[in-house]
Amino acid sequence: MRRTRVKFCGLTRPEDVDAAVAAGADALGFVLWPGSKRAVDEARLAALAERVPAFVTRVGLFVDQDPALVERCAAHLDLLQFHGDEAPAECARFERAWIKALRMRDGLDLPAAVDAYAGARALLLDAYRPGVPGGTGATFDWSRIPASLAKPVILAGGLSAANAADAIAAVAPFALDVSGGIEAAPGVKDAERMAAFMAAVREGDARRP
Ligand SMILES: O=C(O)c1ccccc1N[C@@H]1O[C@H](COP(=O)(O)O)[C@@H](O)[C@H]1O
Repeated sequence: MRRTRVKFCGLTRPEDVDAAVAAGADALGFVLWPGSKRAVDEARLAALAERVPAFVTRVGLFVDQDPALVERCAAHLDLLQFHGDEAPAECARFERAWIKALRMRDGLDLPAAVDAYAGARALLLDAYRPGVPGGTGATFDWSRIPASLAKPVILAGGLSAANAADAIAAVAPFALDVSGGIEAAPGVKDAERMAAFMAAVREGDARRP
């Protein structure tokens, strides 16, 4: 059986990091963009990242930010997630693996984006809402994702325990990325919702042919 990887994003509290690890998340995301309700500063990032055990990936999320900040944060991270309009060269300038988030606005040419972001370890596909870089809680039309793309796909946008299995059936992504769907309030994760999300992913995986 193929196992869909899971990233829980927007962690701000030590107890949520511990609960996410206990739930079985493969990756934990920390939002360094100050415009987010889930933003953490460098000191909090360092404290949270220190709690993460080996074999769980620490991901830093940035939105068109100062390279000097990214560089400093990278010391606490395994993977960089660029969620703004960063050009490929801007993503690749750090000595860290990186992924690029693409918001599924009308007319987005995914195969062309795969070529443009050739150095990315995966592409994260999220809903498009004008003026909001991400974390909207909105889904998008999953049928817009081609059946085969020359990059691993991380599906994001409005996921929760209620639709995770359907998302796996529809897209067969490499991974799912969820933030709002596992929260009790913005930036406050909920252990039961995290566990329910993981159970839904396992159910989706079990249903796969
Ligand atoms: O979470 C945020 O506040 C955020 C801010 C700016 C860019 C991205 C952000 N989060 C990412 O958005 C997607 C979808 O989130 P949701 O599940 O719909 O709430 C996810 O990749 C988050 O990592």
